[in-house]
Amino acid sequence: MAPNLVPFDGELYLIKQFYSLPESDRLFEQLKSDLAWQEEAIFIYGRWVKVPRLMCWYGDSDAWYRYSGVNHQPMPWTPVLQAIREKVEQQCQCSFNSVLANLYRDSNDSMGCHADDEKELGPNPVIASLSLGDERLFRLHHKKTNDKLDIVLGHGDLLVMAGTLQYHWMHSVPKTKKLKTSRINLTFRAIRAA
Ligand SMILES: O=C(O)CCC(=O)C(=O)O
Ligand SMILES: [Fe+2]
Repeated sequence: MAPNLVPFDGELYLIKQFYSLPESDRLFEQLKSDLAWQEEAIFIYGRWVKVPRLMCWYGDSDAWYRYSGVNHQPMPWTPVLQAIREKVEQQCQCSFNSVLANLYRDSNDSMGCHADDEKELGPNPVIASLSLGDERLFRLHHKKTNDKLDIVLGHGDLLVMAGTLQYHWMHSVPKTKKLKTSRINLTFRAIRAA
């Protein structure tokens, strides 16, 4: 059993090499070419701004989800996503009805600071996050104490967020000055009717 990486107020587990190197290579190439990657825009401060990464949303047909201020209908599971879902569910001993896929094209792509605390996820959600491709920093900071924690997410690693983590901590994938090639991240979630 992996140790809890946060000192308090939540649970965070890292399973390095959840997929072996050859499996991770194969999954990365398949997901990169097969998924319907889209450029999204969000409306902030009176104008539309491009989200600095590509995204898409897959899941059971009733697993609608609101992100970037827009409601998204899931696309149906592809065979590869379904296979990953089953392995992740077995690891986490819980079920997921949807997955948000993010493609960070290079070091300029990023994810701003947020908590996955939407109502549809319920209290204390388990969110399982698979990383493939180039490694990137995953940065956490505590909403009250300002404690910080940086975790490197590498090719084939699975990060599991659980307990009260989303309630107390925010997370981001910051831009970096280091040269980066592309990275895919899949976050498996259980959405319920809001
Ligand atoms: O790319 C990552 O590792 C984080 C993704 C994330 O936080 C999210 O999709 O909510
Ligand atoms: Fe997140």
